[in-house]
Amino acid sequence: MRHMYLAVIQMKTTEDKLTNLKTATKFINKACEQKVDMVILPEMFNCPYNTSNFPIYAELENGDTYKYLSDLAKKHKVYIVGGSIPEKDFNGNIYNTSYVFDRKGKQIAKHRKVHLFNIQIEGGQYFKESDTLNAGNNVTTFNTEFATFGLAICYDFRFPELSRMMVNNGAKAIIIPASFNLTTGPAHWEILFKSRAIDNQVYTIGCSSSRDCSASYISYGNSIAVSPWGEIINRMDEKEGYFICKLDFSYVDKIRNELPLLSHRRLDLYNQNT
Ligand SMILES: NC(=O)CC(=O)C(=O)O
Repeated sequence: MRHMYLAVIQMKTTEDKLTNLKTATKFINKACEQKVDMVILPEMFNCPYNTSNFPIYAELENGDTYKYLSDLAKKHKVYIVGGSIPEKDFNGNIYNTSYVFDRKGKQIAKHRKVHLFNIQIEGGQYFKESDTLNAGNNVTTFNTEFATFGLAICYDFRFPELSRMMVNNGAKAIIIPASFNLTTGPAHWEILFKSRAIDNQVYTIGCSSSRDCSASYISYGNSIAVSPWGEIINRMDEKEGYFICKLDFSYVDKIRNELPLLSHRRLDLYNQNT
């Protein structure tokens, strides 16, 4: 099997949804000129990351942003992991939702952020997603011709149980559309991507929005890809742009064979305490 190429797009999000869709399109078109297999967008890429915006920007499934991404996937014959957007259901509940489209533009996965980001750090970041969002309830994986992928959103990645469940379901790479901030980013971002990669012997890929110091929530940026051995294979700074990373799934198999962590687990012990 040949290697897989992923474009990770670290774009700026503005208050104008159409501008955001145009920015995403510009980067997707550019990345697809380089023959990538998959394109990944950041968390809340069509709406500034702010709880009061979520109800205003929310769309039903099959809404404008959904159709836009599906059409782009079909046009370029590429997988698109559509970062996330505020999604509303028919009962008026709002979710932080990521849709995945295949090369024909068909939806093959949907993840609603499971862990809502409610934090209050003294002298640092405050955020309360539960003011306007509801939590999802599913562990999300999807298949491609290359491998099975796990998908979760930002704060979800702090919960190792969720990544482990994806790996138990076959994931060899985990994709995280995200938007860490200037308090938690420098402290935890890189180490989380390395830890989850090493613990699970998977590729971990974090796609952040770029940093906008005039926004109410300032994103850390630093989109990243880490190998199943814990090596950083790509990393950005805070500015807008993208990188293309190469995934070799035989490397995941090699590492899992040589250091068979997953089969050395003592599930008989752990289950007694969880
Ligand atoms: N924005 C998030 O969901 C999470 C985050 O910024 C963090 O965990 O830190």
